[in-house]
Amino acid sequence: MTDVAIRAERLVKDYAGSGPPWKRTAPFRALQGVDLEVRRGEVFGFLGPNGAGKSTTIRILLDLLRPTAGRVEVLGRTPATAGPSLRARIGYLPGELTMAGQRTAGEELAYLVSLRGGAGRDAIAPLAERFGLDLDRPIRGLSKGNKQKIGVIQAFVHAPELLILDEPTSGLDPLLQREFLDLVREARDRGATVLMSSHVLSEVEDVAGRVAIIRAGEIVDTDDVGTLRHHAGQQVVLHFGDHVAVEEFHGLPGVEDVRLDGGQLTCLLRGEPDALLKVAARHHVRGWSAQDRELEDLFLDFYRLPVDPVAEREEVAAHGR
Ligand SMILES: Nc1ncnc2c1ncn2[C@@H]1O[C@H](COP(=O)(O)OP(=O)(O)OP(=O)(O)O)[C@@H](O)[C@H]1O
Repeated sequence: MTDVAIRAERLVKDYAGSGPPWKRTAPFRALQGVDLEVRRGEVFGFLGPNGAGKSTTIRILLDLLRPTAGRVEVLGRTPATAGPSLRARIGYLPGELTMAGQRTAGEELAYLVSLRGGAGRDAIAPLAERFGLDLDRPIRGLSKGNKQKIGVIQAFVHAPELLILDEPTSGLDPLLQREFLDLVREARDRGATVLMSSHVLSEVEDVAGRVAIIRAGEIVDTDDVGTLRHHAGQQVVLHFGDHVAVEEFHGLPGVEDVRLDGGQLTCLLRGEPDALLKVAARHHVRGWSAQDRELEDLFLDFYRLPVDPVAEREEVAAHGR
């Protein structure tokens, strides 16, 4: 058995334009060669801003969409040919749930479980209890959060080998988010693999071992959370009692984003402070502080690089891809 649960290689997905001729959307390349490798037994965070391509990638993994180019392997099988036997080993929570409104929550869960041959039927009630979901209520009147509980329960109920969860915490209040993360940890502890997408790092930070960051259809970074934290660096502030020129601090190794305001210098430090401190020590240093940056700040660095989706759409249209 291979130790890789999910492997995607050079995935490309083009969406054709849609709609009537007078308001037809242009063709669009949503994935531009995505590589992803999720190891068996790990919790893997799939992070990116809205529209980055997370759902498109996930839907390809489940063969709900076919890629324009590239290869996918899930639990050692090719989703496009493996059929229901592969689906039965996966718990999938879609980003957008569609459920029949006339059923009760309990009937819907029983129905979803029956589609997979009934595995996990007995776990419905305890999970509903844990998430405070009333199984007798019709879906029609349920809030977004209650519908999301149904989605979470149906994904976990049959204790699958692999969980693929698209924005799982959306709509859940903080208490239920915590309950959900406990469920993820329990799945990991019994050896399951979890891929979960989010646009907020803090949602996956505590459970994920590794994360991949996708932006505009490209993976821009894959790393373990500990390394990411290290890369996040420190925000350094130095107060000088004499005149300093900002240029003295430009180009120092590991020092970025240098700003001088009066006698106060701020910068981002990644790595050793040696070079920075040696330049600072030529002056009268009245005070200093160095604060670890939040991982969220690093994450935002990746987001900040401007992307113009309209220009990209036009380019795809122009090249007829
Ligand atoms: N059927 C479609 N036709 C055309 N474009 C699409 C289609 N589905 C998605 N897109 C576009 O592809 C890009 C990627 O969408 P996708 O839903 O995969 O992103 P995402 O990262 O999951 O974002 P979100 O968090 O908003 O769901 C977006 O720009 C989206 O508008």
